[in-house]
Amino acid sequence: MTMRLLVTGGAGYIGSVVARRLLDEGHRVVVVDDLSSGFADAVPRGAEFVRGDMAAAAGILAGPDRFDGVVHLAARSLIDDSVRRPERYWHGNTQQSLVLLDGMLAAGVGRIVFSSTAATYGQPERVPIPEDAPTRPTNPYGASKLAVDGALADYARAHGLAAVSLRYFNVAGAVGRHGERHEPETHLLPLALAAAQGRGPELRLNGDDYPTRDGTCVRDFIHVADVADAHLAALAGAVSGTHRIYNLGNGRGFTVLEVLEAVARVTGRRVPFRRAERRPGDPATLVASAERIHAELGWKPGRPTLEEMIEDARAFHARRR
Ligand SMILES: NC(=O)c1ccc[n+]([C@@H]2O[C@H](COP(=O)([O-])OP(=O)(O)OC[C@H]3O[C@@H](n4cnc5c(N)ncnc54)[C@H](O)[C@@H]3O)[C@@H](O)[C@H]2O)c1
Ligand SMILES: O=c1ccn([C@@H]2O[C@H](COP(=O)(O)OP(=O)(O)O[C@H]3O[C@H](CO)[C@H](O)[C@H](O)[C@H]3O)[C@@H](O)[C@H]2O)c(=O)[nH]1
Repeated sequence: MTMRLLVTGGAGYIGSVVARRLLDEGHRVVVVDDLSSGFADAVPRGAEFVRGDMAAAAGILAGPDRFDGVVHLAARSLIDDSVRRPERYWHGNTQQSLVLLDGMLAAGVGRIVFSSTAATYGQPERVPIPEDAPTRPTNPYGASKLAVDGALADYARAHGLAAVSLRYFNVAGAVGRHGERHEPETHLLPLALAAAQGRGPELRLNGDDYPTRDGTCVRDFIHVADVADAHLAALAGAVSGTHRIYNLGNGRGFTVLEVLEAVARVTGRRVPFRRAERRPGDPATLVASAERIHAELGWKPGRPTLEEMIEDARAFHARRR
């Protein structure tokens, strides 16, 4: 079934890949993005683009075109910044999401897929992390997202929304001309790639005294194309009156040093790095159990290797130069 969908944050990294995938499936897509961290030229061809925030999005939903659903990726997501300026996250993520939800209710739009995050769990008691694990975020970013998950559960129950929160773990890789362009970049993989290729400074290794196999943090990386597939499954599988939470990961963790080795294997160049202090708020190990989305929606990752994610990110940067 062809749907008309509103995609918030579709000028950003993951949103542009998701919007591209939705268009390729034949859906009609309107992207709303305020360009606070995205780029107008990242919006996929074929999507209508409106520059604005969630009030603008609510205005579009109230307009003459009827929408079948919303894919809500717009957010601020810098963890350090969230500790320094929590108000930007409580307003920018939580309050803005409430404005969008109220716009959906007013317009009678009953389906939403929301970008939640592994950061809602905080330091896990055990890994892999299932969706019913305790949620104790270690930073305001995670807290601001967890609050939206809570609102979705309440709105779904009270107003019959079909709502899904996808809790991405560490998203990586690229699809064609859509890839990671954060400014400033804070994520490990693009920084490691830039360091290996001499495009960026040597990597700062954030702590080597964690209780892990080599002392560096362990993360679960998921290809952005697999994240896009999960959005299709979530849109199709969302049930009215229900809020479901699904983790998106590969269920396998890599240490930061193992990531640097993989980057060296793919690029043929070692990643220059220096050992430094821990980064505040970093949990030692985050690995997903993605059993639930597999069991309920049939999703499983199709591109599980770190090498493929690194290769696709490398190709994305090569075509931009
Ligand atoms: N990158 C990851 O590994 C990761 C992991 C877990 C969750 N997430 C979540 O996925 C989503 C997308 O992340 P990304 O890495 O693509 O980030 P991004 O910064 O590239 O994209 C976010 C987009 O949202 C827009 N935006 C932000 N606030 C807005 C607002 N109030 N109104 C309109 N537009 C707004 C930005 O301009 C940007 O284009 C975010 O919700 C993020 O929290 C990302
Ligand atoms: O220059 C760097 C960058 C990162 N790291 C380390 O690499 C690991 C991964 O860090 P990222 O910043 O790439 O990603 P995070 O694990 O912090 O990801 C978190 O932030 C993301 C938002 O950007 C998502 O929300 C995700 O779910 C959440 O866990 C961490 O141990 C980090 O300290 C370094 O050592 N040096």
